[in-house]
Amino acid sequence: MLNKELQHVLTQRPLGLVFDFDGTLSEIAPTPSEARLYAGVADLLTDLQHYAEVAILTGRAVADGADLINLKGMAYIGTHGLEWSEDLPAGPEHIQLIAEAQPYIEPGQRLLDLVQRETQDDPGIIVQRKSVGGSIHYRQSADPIKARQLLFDLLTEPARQEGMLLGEGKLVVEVLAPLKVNKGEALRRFVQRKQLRGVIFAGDDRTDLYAIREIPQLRQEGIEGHAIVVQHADTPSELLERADEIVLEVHGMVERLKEIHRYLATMHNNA
Ligand SMILES: O=P(O)(O)OC[C@H]1O[C@H](O[C@H]2O[C@H](CO)[C@@H](O)[C@H](O)[C@H]2O)[C@H](O)[C@@H](O)[C@@H]1O
Repeated sequence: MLNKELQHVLTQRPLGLVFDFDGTLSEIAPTPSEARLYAGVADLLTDLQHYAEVAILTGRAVADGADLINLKGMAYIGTHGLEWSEDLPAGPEHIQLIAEAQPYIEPGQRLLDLVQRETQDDPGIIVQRKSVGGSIHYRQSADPIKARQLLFDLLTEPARQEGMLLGEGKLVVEVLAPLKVNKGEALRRFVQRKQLRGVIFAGDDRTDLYAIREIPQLRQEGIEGHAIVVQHADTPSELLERADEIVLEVHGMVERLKEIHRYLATMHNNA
């Protein structure tokens, strides 16, 4: 059953539905390339586009996320808000990197080159390159605590010299551009671009906190918003504290998505 607040947001037009991918619409997988949309989600996302502007807002590169999701019509916002596409899967020429990010392409590459060189004998470390920076995964490492420390020891000083930032997600170290653009700013830009009157965001990881924090700010500006947090065993407590609603694991999110879809379809049929 959808609560009254969520129902109210769903009556706004234009309405935006914005979803994180890993851990929200896809179970966390052993390696990034093994992640898949949860069963039934592709059909739901396709049909939800009849009622709302639908976007994926992910830490992955757009091309990577769009390849895994493979649905047309939606917006894909990748690399934590630095890359945009509203015409995928149609080819990489449709992916736009925001202008502020351009100067950080090469510094990011140099840092990932360094990691690749220094960890080439460790099959437990996966380097995932993005248009700017990238992710270094240590989920497959025999000793994840040691691997994390090794990565920070290796990268902290070079990142400082390159003027780049280090961040963290689930068993991953992120090499990031030092920009104000994050998932919160990206959510705001999506709302503005589509002139939304209501927006729902769902996410599960610490980078999603930026978007979750943006919801009350948008509300103050007259845009109705609702933040759904997908709770896993490792969900940071700050996300849970700031959620308008908590769902359990990806299957809980998918059940909520089905209810949202039913509600919007019924409203549409009764209009
Ligand atoms: O914002 P997101 O879409 O949640 O992206 C955050 C990172 O997600 C991916 O890594 C995570 O999911 C992998 C697959 O389930 C998992 O193997 C890994 O341990 C997780 O950290 C993605 O690969 C990264 O690029 C994203 O930054």
